[in-house]
Amino acid sequence: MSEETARKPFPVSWDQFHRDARALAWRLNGAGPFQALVAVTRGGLVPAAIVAREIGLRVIDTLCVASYDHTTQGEMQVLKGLSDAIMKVGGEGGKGLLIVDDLVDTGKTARVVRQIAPKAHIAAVYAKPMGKPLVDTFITEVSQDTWIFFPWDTGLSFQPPIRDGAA
Ligand SMILES: O=P(O)(O)OC[C@H]1O[C@H](OP(=O)(O)OP(=O)(O)O)[C@H](O)[C@@H]1O
Ligand SMILES: Nc1nc2[nH]cnc2c(=O)[nH]1
Ligand SMILES: [Mg+2]
Repeated sequence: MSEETARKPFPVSWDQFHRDARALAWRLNGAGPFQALVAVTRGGLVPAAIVAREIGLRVIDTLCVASYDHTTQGEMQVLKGLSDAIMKVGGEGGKGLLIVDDLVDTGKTARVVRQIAPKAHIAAVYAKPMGKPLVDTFITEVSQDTWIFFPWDTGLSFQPPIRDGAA
């Protein structure tokens, strides 16, 4: 689902995102043990920092993938895989790894992540129905036709009054 075809905008503030990422950390705290954390860049970097702080993980790597050019999904590219060092820490199939992303939409990214580390625990803060079965843990489900606007992609702007046709 791209921003153009998604009918429902779902803007998330920094406060809300911090609360939701903390809720994810609460849930993950009992799901380990995890030896290391992996952030799926770039969106996963922000929740990964919050989760790492909350559950006390200090060994952190990135899995760098790109598929959306702003809002249109294209070919999936793995720009950087997991390091040998993190795979050693994570064990066979990455079973000691906690992999964090901001959201799962179609599940295309999570599927690639799963191929790289089949036994890892994959977590996302937000999930849409198509992607939900591909993650082990998530916090908030939104409908497939929702587009989530993250605080790092948005800014404060004037809102026209409702009676003048504001959405
Ligand atoms: O379930 P999917 O349909 O694969 O979509 C989810 C992915 O899309 C976004 O990343 P994006 O590829 O836009 O890159 P970014 O994290 O660098 O913004 C988001 O951060 C997820 O990683
Ligand atoms: N910001 C943002 N990126 C996405 N990538 C895939 N789905 C989404 C979404 O709903 N919001
Ligand atoms: Mg991403």
